[in-house]
Formats: sequence, structure tokens, C-alpha cells
Amino acid sequence: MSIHSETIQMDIYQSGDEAAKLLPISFEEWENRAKKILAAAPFGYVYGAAGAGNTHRANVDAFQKYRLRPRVCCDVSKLDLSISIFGTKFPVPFLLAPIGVNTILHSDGELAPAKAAAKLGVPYILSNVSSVPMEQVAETMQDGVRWFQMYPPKDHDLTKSFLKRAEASGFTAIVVTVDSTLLGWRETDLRNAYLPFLTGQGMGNYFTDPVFCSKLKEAPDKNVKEAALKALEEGNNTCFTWKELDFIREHTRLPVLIKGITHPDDAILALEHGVDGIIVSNHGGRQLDGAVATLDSLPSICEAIQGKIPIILDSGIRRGADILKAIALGASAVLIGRPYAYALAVAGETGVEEVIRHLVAETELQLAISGRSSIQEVDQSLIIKVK
Ligand SMILES: Cc1cc2nc3c(=O)[nH]c(=O)nc-3n(C[C@H](O)[C@H](O)[C@H](O)COP(=O)(O)O)c2cc1C
Ligand SMILES: O=C(O)C(=O)c1ccccc1
Repeated sequence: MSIHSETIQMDIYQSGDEAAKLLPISFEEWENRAKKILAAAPFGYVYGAAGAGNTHRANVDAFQKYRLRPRVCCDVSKLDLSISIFGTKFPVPFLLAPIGVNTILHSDGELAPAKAAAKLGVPYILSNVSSVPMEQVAETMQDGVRWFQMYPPKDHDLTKSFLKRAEASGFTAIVVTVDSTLLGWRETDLRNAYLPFLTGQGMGNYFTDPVFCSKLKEAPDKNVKEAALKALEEGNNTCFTWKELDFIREHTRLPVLIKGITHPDDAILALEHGVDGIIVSNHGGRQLDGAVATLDSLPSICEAIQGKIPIILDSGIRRGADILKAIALGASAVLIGRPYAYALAVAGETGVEEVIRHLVAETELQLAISGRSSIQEVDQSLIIKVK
């Protein structure tokens, strides 16, 4: 990656350019700006969490239980943020999380984060419920690394079709999200009576799928509501068990990651069922309220997995310090969620690019000021638990 902290930081300091000053720097500023720009319902869809929002708060608060304890007088003149997953080297220790239905945030939909990620060499995980079909996202990303996230459909033919399309369009891993076979109790969205899928948004992959369309009475453009309800029904796969995961495992040659694990026993089961990676996630607190923070569940999962497969963490990552703390506790990488969603709403592709660039710069500076020169040197000795 050709972006480095010094250049990014000095560019910002030195720019007398008004345009640069117009875009936010902090997470809170992006969030506030998104709130001003968006209508209440789409903003609430991103901001909202399940129930009282306790899981969401716990995710963020968990990072404050740990402090970085820097070493000094270390040679940090050469810095390396790169990591390696499934034998592929990535320039930075984060990926963009799958976030669906991006047209509620920006008219470019998923094409904007996809392009920003590809431009900066950051892998992009495309949501199953993207507004733009996966083939179009693939085309816009060219050689950019992309993974496809799937809400496992009830219909095995549809599952096979999604897998086949993802493979054919150059996605290099499948992320199976297992924490959302039912939609959580989301009070903000209920208050706004807002579920964007019902009007056909976020249906890019379903409405272009030959298997899905073959099972509808009328084409999606003739009866959007019927088609959308059918897609949601496919996702409400409450019969999903490890057996269904085996089915997915058997029907793709790509690495399979399971997203939504917070219990070490599930991590072990996932490993036994042949997954290649685990994403410790509680969906940003959007599913189960009152649940354990992902950072709090990470150590037990790392202990259970014993380094056999990569463990990625999301939910609550806002800044460089959070990234380093997750890695110090055993994560191989993290996913960035809401920060880029707000940036997308504020400034489209440019906004997402800015968020990525700032996170790279901050993480690199944090690493150096901690006295470490590479992500490989980040381990438990970097942090202490303070409460
Ligand atoms: C608006 C929104 C839509 C999301 N859509 C998906 C999705 O389609 N698939 C998925 O696996 N996770 C989805 N997630 C969860 C994210 O992948 C990620 O787990 C979460 O955003 C992490 O929490 P954080 O944003 O608070 O850091 C969504 C999250 C948000 C905020
Ligand atoms: O909004 C979400 O968090 C999300 O990922 C989702 C989308 C559709 C059905 C279930 C969850």
C-alpha cells in the first residue's frame, strides 16, 4: 500500500485546501454528519442496535478495559502493517465488513466502498443483501480482493447458485453469517416502521438470480413486494444447523469463514465442521441485546482455536487503538463496519477512502508510538487490563 501515516498526516496539516477541511476526521464527526445528511429512518437503520442497545455499548466499552503499554527507544523507522490470511498478504490488518442495502446511504450503493477498497488494496466483504449485484461489484473492483457474505438461504439450489456466482465473479472467500436467521428487535427501525428490503432495496443479488427468480410467481419488477418477502423468507433460515454449514462447505472450493461466533464451544464446532476462519462478531449489537462484547469473548475463542485458523473480530472498532487491542488479544485482523457506512453517506467513495486512509495512518502511528514496527510484533505484552 502506498499510503503511509507521515504523508497522510502531513498532507492534512499542510493542506490549506478547503475541501480537505470539509471532510470529518473522527468517527463521531462522521456519525454526526451522516445524521445531518440522512433522513431519520436510514440513519437510524445504521445507528440502531437491538433492544436497549446494551450489546452495542458493551462492544465499544470493552476496548476501554485495556490500555496500551508502550515500549520506548525501539527502532520504528520501518513500519509494516501487513498481515497474511489464507496465504494472501493484505497491506493492513483490517477489511471492510459486509454492510447491506447501501443505496439507502448513497446512490452509488456498494460500488462506492468496493471502489475505495480496491483502490487502497483493502479487502471488501460484499453483503448478501447488497443493492448492487455481485457481478457488477466484481467488475468495478477489477483485481481488488473481495469476499462474498451469505445469509444461508433455506433453498439449497439458491445456496448453490450464490456460491457459483461468487466463484465465477472472482470472490475469493465465502463468509457465512450465522447470527441473523431472525432479525433482532430493533426499536429505532420499528419506531420508524422501516425495513428497506420491503421496497426492493438491498435485493441486488436475489433479483438477478436465475434460481431465485424461477421460483417466483411474477418477476421482481412486476411484484417487488412478493419478491422481497420471498428473499427475506429465504434468509429467515431458522432451521440452519451445522449440517447446513457442511452443505455449504461441500459446495464451494473457496475458504469458508463463519461470522457471528462469540462462544468458544461454537468456535470448536466450526473448526470440526471444516471452516477456514472465524469472525468473532455480534453483528454490531444489532441482533442479540444484552450479549457479551466481542472483545470480551475473543480470548476464550483464541484459546479454543489454538492458532489453527485465523480469527477476525468486529463490532466496536472505531480507531487505531481498537485495532491494536484486538490484535494483541489474538485477532489476526478486524472488520470496519459503521465507520465506513457513515462516511459513505457523507461523501460516497471519497468518504470511504478517507476513513480507510485515516485508519491506516492512525494505526501505523499507534504501532510506532507503541514501540512496535510490525503487526507481527503485536502480542499480549502490548496491553494491560485495567478494569
Ligand atoms: C447498516 C448495517 C448493515 C449490515 N449488514 C450486514 C450484512 O448484510 N451482513 C452481515 O453479515 N453483517 C451486516 N452488518 C454487520 C457488520 O458486518 C458488522 O458485523 C458490524 O457492523 C460491526 O459492528 P460495528 O459497525 O459497530 O463496528 C451490518 C451492519 C450495519 C451497521
Ligand atoms: O441490517 C442488518 O444488520 C443485516 O445484516 C440484516 C439484513 C437483512 C436481514 C437480517 C440482517
